[in-house]
Amino acid sequence: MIKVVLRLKSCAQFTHLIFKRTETHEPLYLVALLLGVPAALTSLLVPHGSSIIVAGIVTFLTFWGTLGASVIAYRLSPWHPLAKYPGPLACKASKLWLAFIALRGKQHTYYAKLHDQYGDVVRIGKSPRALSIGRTRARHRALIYRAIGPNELSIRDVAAIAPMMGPHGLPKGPFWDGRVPEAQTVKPLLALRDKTEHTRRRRPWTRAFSTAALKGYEHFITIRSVQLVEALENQPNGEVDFAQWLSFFSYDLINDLAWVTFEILLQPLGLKCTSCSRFGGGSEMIRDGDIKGMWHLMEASQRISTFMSHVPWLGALFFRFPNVVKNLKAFRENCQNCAIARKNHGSPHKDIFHHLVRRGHAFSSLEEKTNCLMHMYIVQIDEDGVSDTPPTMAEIVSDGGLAIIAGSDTISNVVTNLFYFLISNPTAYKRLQAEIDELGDQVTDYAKQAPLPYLNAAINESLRLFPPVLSGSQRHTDINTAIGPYYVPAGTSTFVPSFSLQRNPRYFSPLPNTFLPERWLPYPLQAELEPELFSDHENVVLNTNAFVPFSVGPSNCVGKNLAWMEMRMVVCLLIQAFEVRFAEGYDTTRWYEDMMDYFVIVKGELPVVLTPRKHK
Ligand code: HEM
Repeated sequence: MIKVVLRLKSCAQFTHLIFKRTETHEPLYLVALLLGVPAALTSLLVPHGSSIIVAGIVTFLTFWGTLGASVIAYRLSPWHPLAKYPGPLACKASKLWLAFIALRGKQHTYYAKLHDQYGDVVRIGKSPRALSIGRTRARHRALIYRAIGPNELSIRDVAAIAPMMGPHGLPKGPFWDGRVPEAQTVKPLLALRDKTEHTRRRRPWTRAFSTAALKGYEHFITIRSVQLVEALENQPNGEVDFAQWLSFFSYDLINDLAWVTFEILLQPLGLKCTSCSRFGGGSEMIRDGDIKGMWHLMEASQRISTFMSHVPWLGALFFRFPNVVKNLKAFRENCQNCAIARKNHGSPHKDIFHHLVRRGHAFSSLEEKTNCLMHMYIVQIDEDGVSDTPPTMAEIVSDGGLAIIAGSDTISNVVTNLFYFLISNPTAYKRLQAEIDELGDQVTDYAKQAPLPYLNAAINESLRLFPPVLSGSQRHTDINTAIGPYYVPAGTSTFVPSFSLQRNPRYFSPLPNTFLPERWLPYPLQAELEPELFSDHENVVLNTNAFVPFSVGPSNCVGKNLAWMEMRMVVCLLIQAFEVRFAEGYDTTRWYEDMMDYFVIVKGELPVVLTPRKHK
């Protein structure tokens, strides 16, 4: 009997070796290894007098128990490649731990606590490495995940930023595989792990945010910002959930910019339609509210996506159960419909879609030949050697969905956070108001807004304290490498936790956790405004290299300049139009408690009272 049990244990340990070598999460292999092997072994116990049921129970429990213990023992052992890096036992043992923390939306504060406890580098968990097995299968759905135990590091050190994300940095990590269904062969730009493919797909995005293209978007930004102010002026008692209205604003605007639909043909430029007040972007939340529940869908879809990002193998399973990912699927379907509508209707304006579908001159001639973007295919080699392949409809749809998430939620978060801080800091509020008031009638002039020092400082400070991507963007190395001063073995994923980094006193002092726009102003102006804090210039630290809300390098935020235009415009108009204060009885600590990190921020309510200003 003892011999049989020992044999069971050996088989379990051998199975661990197979997992360690291949770490497959293909359902078929999983069934074979986790169910097939112990089922076959059950027969060993039966001759020793056990009934088949008892033999089965004993075999399965012994097998799984030994396998689990063997896996965990290895991950906690000094032989693990990341053994020298500290971290909590739960994280070292399994990535599931972090996945559950992520589900609660508190990754950012959890990482901050870990860094305070363990230092700049923390081993936080296991991250499977996607290993494609042959091009054809890889293009469809066969990804096999392989991992060498818990192998993810959070690095809160400015020295890691350039080697990880700079021009010669690392490709994206497996975090992105979990967010996108395996079956979805065309991933959005943000989730592309192949650097060459990323460069190819990024090109039209760069065009979409060129200086000329941005000029063309100004008009939409102004219209939506004015519409927001007008809508807020009409709210009874001026009591509103500011967070919700700013979400409506950013969602309507990015829809306008992403795919300006047919209706806009009827609108004279710069004017809204007097009969239906439609601006034409396909979303009218400022006017109608979130009647289609799109904002809700977008936020709900992020929660499960974040969970799956940490455990991509579970994500692959979840996508087989439509109910689990129904919000995610519904949101993607909506984006798909918008993209198809935009393609069919066309647009007289150069919206983001226009730039995404345009690939040099080849595209227009192809468009004449065929109506099906899916089947267009032509390859040109550009001067930098990367083939410029016209996009398929699937790529456009995928990137269109990305534009909506990346371009709406981020903006509304920065601006809502900014107002939260301003209302909490009356001095900063007055300083900003005074600066904006000086613009007078020219408040909608982009050229006048751009150089305003206090406005830029206040937005920077909001971006510093709550970067919209709170926990950074994961990278991965398949070779042994050095990330700044840290040796990182092959098969490790890494990221810089922006929230903790940007609140680190080594990089931002004094008062790194306090909203202090003056830290961004030049000396001696900052000392004149806040002598107690900034007179001792020697002790003031502002390390702009540690300020990475838009990330850095070839995968950084391509929409950064657009974001700045939007944020400046809507802040200027709102500050000029209203006095804003918290609603009676609002508990300001709720703002922190309600804020969730689901890769993008999901925020709570911000109830405020808006009083129209008489003397603007
Ligand atoms: C304050 C506003 C914004 C912030 C803080 C922000 C931040 C970020 C961050 C951190 C990334 C990830 C970069 C990386 O993986 O290294 C990103 C990517 C991206 N963002 Fe933004 N973003 C903002 C607004 C926008 C807007 C308005 C758009 C317009 C559609 C946009 C489009 C994108 C796109 C397309 C990517 C993927 C870039 C790539 O993978 O090459 N973002 N953004």
